[in-house]
Amino acid sequence: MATQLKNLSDFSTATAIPDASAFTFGIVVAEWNAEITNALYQGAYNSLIKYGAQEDNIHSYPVPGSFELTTGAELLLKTGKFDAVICLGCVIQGETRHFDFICAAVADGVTNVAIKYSKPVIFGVLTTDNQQQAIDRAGGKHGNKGDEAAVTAIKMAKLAATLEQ
Ligand SMILES: Nc1c(NC[C@H](O)[C@H](O)[C@H](O)CO)[nH]c(=O)[nH]c1=O
Ligand SMILES: CC(=O)[C@@H](O)COP(=O)(O)O
Repeated sequence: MATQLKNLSDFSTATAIPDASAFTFGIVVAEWNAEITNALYQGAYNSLIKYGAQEDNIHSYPVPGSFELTTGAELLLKTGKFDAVICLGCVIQGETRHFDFICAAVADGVTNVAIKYSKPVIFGVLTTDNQQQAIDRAGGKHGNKGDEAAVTAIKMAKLAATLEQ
């Protein structure tokens, strides 16, 4: 379903959202397009708190760009201190094919880190044609992808904890 057909912040039809109080979250935030990624971060942080996460269990780290999100996730999970890592970024198409390489590298990279550590790494990265599409998905008319990333992190952390028992 395309984002334009759903709201990224509407969980009314989704499965129940578990209590997040027992989990520790890392959030890695790309500094490129900071006005967008800061909005994504705010959405993610507020959603984690809304669903029970403790402030002291949310740890956030900036990285220069979305390409560095993979390394950020690796460095966090290597510590063994996190139940899930949320990666937030915004990649906007420019004049060249650089967009394609970054998007593919980050998607593949965070997937591989999640598998390596058997821990949820959430792809909270906007990959848009233009600035307006990003604004619409960072607290605009289509909701906030940070909200979606946070709820996904909670659900996956719960799943991992349940299966590890
Ligand atoms: N153009 C965008 C970038 N580019 C920077 C890369 O992510 C990376 O930091 C650089 O290539 C050095 O390794 N990053 C974004 O997050 N968004 C963009 O639109
Ligand atoms: C995604 C990018 O790296 C891109 O915004 C950079 O712009 P350009 O492709 O015009 O160099």
